[in-house]
Amino acid sequence: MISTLLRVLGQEYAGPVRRTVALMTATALVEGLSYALLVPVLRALFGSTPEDARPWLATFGAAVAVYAVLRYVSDRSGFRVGTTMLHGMYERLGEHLARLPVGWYQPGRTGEVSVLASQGVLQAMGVIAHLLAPFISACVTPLTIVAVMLAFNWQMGLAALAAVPLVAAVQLRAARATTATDTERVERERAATGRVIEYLQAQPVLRAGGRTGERFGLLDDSLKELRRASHRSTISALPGVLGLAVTVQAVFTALLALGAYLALGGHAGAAEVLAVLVLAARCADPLLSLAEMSGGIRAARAELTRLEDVLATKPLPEPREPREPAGHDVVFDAVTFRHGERAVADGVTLSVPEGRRLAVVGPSGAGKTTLLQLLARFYDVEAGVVRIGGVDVREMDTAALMARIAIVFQDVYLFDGTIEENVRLGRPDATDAEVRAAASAARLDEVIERLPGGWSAHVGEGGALLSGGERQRVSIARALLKDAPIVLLDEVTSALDPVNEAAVHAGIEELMAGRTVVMVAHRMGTVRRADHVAFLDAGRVVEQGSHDELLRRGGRYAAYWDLSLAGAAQH
Ligand SMILES: Nc1ncnc2c1ncn2[C@@H]1O[C@H](COP(=O)(O)OP(=O)(O)OP(=O)(O)O)[C@@H](O)[C@H]1O
Repeated sequence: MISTLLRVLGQEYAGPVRRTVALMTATALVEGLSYALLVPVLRALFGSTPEDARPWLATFGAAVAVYAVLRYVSDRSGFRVGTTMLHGMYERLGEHLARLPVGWYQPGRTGEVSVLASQGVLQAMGVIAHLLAPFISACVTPLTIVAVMLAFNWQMGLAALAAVPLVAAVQLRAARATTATDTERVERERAATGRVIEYLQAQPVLRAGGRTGERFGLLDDSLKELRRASHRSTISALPGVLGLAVTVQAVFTALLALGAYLALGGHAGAAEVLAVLVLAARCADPLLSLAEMSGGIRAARAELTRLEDVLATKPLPEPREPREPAGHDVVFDAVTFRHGERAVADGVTLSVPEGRRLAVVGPSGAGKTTLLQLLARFYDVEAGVVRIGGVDVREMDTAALMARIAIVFQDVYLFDGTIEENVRLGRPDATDAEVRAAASAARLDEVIERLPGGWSAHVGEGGALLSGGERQRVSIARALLKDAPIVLLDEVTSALDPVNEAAVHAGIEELMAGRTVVMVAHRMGTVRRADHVAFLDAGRVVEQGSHDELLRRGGRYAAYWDLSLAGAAQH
């Protein structure tokens, strides 16, 4: 477990971890030895001269004091190393998540990653701070006591020593028996958490569709499954816990019987037997706590494996020697990309000269948004090349690529901050005047004037306090502020109210001016503003040309508009 932790986090933590383990082992040894001093204390107390116990009692007191100091130091060290490693893991995970391809963040990941990043990391990293010291103590203290027992009474010591492999075997068997049910319980926990997050996020949709009960049924089923899995996991752990308790008690009883036999036969003094039995009793507690601890360690190990899996997910490769594009024209050259088995881009070849606008049109699911995502390198193409200024986007430094592209998506995500902070995200070092100018060009100033608090108005989580059109305006202002030479637009499909529609159109017009634009267009009005149109179906470019040309041709593109205009007229 520790070696896995070090493998994940790096060897720079190996030194402090080794020192902590050594300190904890020394503490457990001193603990065992201080118990051992009970033997001469008891022997003296029950002997003919009880005052002989005084120096032993003083030594016992000193040993307990040393143990207390060591315990404090080793616990502190465990806590410190644990906290440092926890921070290290957060940093490592954070950095890695930031480097993973944007395409990795599919809807189901929200629940998975949020559980992993909160309770998963805490559980995996809590091992050093909370479980390591008791675990080492549970293993080392009884062994020290057994060694001491051997020194005082070899018969009883040997009997206790013989019990060590027996206790270890029972413990291992118990751990194996619960592994399967533990894994199932963790999986169910995960599924239930995912369902809870989905249920909360989907409240507006569910309420509008009157489907709250149905989805709650799914959540409820998932919670019931979790309850059943927890029950199974507890039941399967019971024989192990009971088995260990019975074994430990049986060993203790056997030692008691052996002690009585030795004392009655005159082979050992009563005080000696009593002292050895007190020591044996001291072994029982840590041994019994092993069962409980091993459950915690197994859970932590499972979380660590999951963390390792996420950390092993490869980020998109960065070029060793990044190239600078010469210009801002965009080319899709025989691009192929698949989601699973399905080809979403199938040999797409398109080009957009610098400063010109390409509109991608087509039925839902044709792969239009995917083209924008391939250009911004959310994913890497399977075959073919996407080029900007003659350079393959895979040969460009990711930060340099992102600096060249401004994106306005359909679903705008705003952070729970002020409007100003959200606009500034486009270019954090922009001056106030530049931020104001971008906002005004995106017609966001009208919105700000209306809001109580103006620029400092909070937008709520995900921008919930703004309307869809207002969120679009923030997103356009962000893109304008970024002032990137290439603009990717995914036009909103849902209708905006006329005021927002006009504002958004005006903002987009500003944004497109003089830039290379690739836009997914759903409205005829938008397509008319493009220089070139590509009609996409099932990942293939079926037709391309100017809007008027394609309409005159009377092919798929013309039929598509006929159908959508007829549909719109009916509404
Ligand atoms: N992360 C994903 N995993 C699996 N399949 C996906 C993923 N993202 C998109 N797809 C699938 O790829 C296909 C193309 O999706 P894309 O979003 O590019 O289509 P689109 O033409 O933009 O559609 P729309 O106009 O409805 O937004 C769709 O069938 C979609 O279901």
